[in-house]
Amino acid sequence: CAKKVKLAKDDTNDLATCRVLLAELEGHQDAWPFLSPVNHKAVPGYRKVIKKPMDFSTIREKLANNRYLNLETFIIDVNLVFDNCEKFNEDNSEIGRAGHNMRRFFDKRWTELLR
Ligand SMILES: Cn1cc(C(=O)NCCCNC(=O)c2ccc(F)cc2)ccc1=O
Repeated sequence: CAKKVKLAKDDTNDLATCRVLLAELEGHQDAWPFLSPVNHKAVPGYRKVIKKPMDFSTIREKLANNRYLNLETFIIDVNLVFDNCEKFNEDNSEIGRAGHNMRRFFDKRWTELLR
């Protein structure tokens, strides 16, 4: 077939990689604050402060409906979960610490998978 542009990234396995990473995030012991959308009726101020809510179940839904162009757009949504968490929660709180732990775990895993 025609010679591929050398600079094009090979995104053939991106979907499988996203599924593996998401399953590992969901299985982490500190995932509980992020498994479903924050209930803004139960969490005062959340809707006002967090402009783009995101959680693992929404990411799973988007993945199932082929809403991610590639690994990069998936990673952007995962990082949105952790950035929202840092914005809304004290570092020294149960949910704040869970967010830092999950971000550290995610950064380690996707660099391992991509290296
Ligand atoms: C990310 N974030 C979450 C909350 C929050 O209050 N989230 C409710 C967690 C309640 N969910 C559970 O306790 C749970 C869920 C699944 C499971 F398997 C076991 C326990 C508040 C601010 C914020 O920024």
